[in-house]
Amino acid sequence: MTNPLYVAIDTPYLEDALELTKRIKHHVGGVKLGLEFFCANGHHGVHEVQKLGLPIFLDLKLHDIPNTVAKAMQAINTLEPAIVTIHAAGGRAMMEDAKAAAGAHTKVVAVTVLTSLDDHDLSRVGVPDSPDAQVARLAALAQEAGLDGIVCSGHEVKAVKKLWKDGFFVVPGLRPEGGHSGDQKRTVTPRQARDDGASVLVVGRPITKAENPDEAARAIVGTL
Ligand SMILES: O=C(O)c1cc(=O)[nH]c(=O)n1[C@@H]1O[C@H](COP(=O)(O)O)[C@@H](O)[C@H]1O
Repeated sequence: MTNPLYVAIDTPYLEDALELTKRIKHHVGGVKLGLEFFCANGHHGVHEVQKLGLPIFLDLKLHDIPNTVAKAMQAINTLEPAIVTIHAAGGRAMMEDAKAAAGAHTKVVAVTVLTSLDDHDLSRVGVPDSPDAQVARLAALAQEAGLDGIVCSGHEVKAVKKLWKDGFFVVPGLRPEGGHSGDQKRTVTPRQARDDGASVLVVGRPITKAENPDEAARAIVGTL
């Protein structure tokens, strides 16, 4: 079984990202590089981390008109990321064009409702539904658009997997038992997300801010 744990390396410093990746590389299935890292280090930074041999999840959360997102996708194809994120709220045409522009070996997944949002936050941006209903709606749209899967919280993954059996489900907002949730509002444990059907488990600060990141990663994998 491949290791589903991807560590979110959220730092603008290339040296720190390389150091951390070297420490945890034997305990994780891949690394997720996000906006903070990409804005600071661009293609060069991604190539440097890639040299350490782990699959790269490029979390850029693209969200714009279809043409712009498709062109951005083409511009990262040379990096051959294993996974790339776009926002489902960009709509069906944007998702279709993003998938069409992506490399054949890249999984394109749509972020549905950020794990940092709850019912109240959704209502403030004009979505009267619960996170469960909104995730189900956007998952159906992503499936129609031909994407590989979605990003959702561990609260929704079980229900969505029933409707999209071969979908690829990325679940962040994970906290080990008793872990500090910080800005995350819809959290579950890595084990719960795994049992409910997550394909990839994204964990950031519980590993990256741990005194001993390799031990923290190993401990999480031990619970799966
Ligand atoms: O797309 C994501 O990866 C993502 C979506 C989401 O809804 N929530 C979410 O936390 N993430 C990312 O997952 C990581 C979670 O980090 P930690 O909260 O430190 O474990 C961050 O890099 C976020 O950008």
